[in-house]
Amino acid sequence: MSLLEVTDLQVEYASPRGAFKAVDGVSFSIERGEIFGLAGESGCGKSTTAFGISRLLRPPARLAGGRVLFDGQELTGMPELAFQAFRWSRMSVVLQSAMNNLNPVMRVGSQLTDVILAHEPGTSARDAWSRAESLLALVELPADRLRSYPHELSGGMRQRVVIAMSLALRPDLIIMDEPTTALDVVTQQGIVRRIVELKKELGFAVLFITHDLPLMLEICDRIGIMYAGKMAEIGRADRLLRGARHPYTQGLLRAFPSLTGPKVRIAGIPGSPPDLVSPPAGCRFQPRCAHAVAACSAAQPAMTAADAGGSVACHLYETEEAGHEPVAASRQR
Ligand SMILES: Nc1ncnc2c1ncn2[C@@H]1O[C@H](COP(=O)(O)OP(=O)(O)OP(=O)(O)O)[C@@H](O)[C@H]1O
Repeated sequence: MSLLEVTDLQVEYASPRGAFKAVDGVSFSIERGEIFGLAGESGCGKSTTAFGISRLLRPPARLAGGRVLFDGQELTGMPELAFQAFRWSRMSVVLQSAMNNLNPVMRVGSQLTDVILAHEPGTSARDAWSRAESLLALVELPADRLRSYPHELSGGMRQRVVIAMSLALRPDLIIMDEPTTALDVVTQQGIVRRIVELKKELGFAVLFITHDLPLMLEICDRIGIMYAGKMAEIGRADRLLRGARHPYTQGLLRAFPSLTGPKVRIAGIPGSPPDLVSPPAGCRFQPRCAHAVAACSAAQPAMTAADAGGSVACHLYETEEAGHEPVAASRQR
């Protein structure tokens, strides 16, 4: 059994032009100790997926369907009180803006001990404080920072505090949505390196969302590529690098420069994502796809299993047997 199983997740936003599904039938799973990345252009539904899983959706968003199983337990229908106990202890969330959401008038130590005492009321204040010290050590901050107020810390330090907080109750899964985007590149690298080390030491799994595809390819075990509210492809990071299947994934990968490979002109993906209020018929990527065939505008492609444990939603592969050379990839060479 996977740690997290998301099946046919659907999230709808109400808008003046009519309701639209920002997440439309997304399915994937995350194994214990795995880093699973969600990638795709801005607005494709990555954050909405994360919010749907962690029940952080607020109007005008609403969960319109699907199931989220965590360690076999259904999360979508879990009563709010039970879910509150569950959040932090089994699954925690680190958002891009989280470092700005620390309480400005409370010392860092009190905020960390609050999380521990709220979920483990039997813990003594002294024990909670010493656990808070260990948590700061985990994110490589000195213990005396527990006495600091958030404004006395740099952005990178505040984000480390938030990560320490997310680890406080040793969850099995941490959802990280752009956890380092607001920070400079060097600070980002330090924090990401520490997240990966901690994952190895403590064994938690991560749902990792970032626009930084090269970083994602480096640290994630598997990656799900989303397009216009749907999952286009899921594959092992190394497999995607060697030969992504979906024409959209191929385009996304071509949009990033390689530090080590030969100098090539960066190619974008022509066109722009569809209006989700009235998406195109068939495959949502079809109007931008150089490989589109008649079937692509007739019906939405289903997610089908491919080799190396991956899966792809593309008509070009429906007649292929798993293990065959990717059609679209071979055509473009
Ligand atoms: N509060 C909201 N009200 C209405 N529409 C929203 C709201 N939040 C997000 N959306 C829409 O939902 C879709 C998915 O947005 P979401 O933020 O999940 O995408 P994303 O892939 O995380 O984007 P980014 O990478 O820019 O964070 C987009 O079309 C966005 O405009």
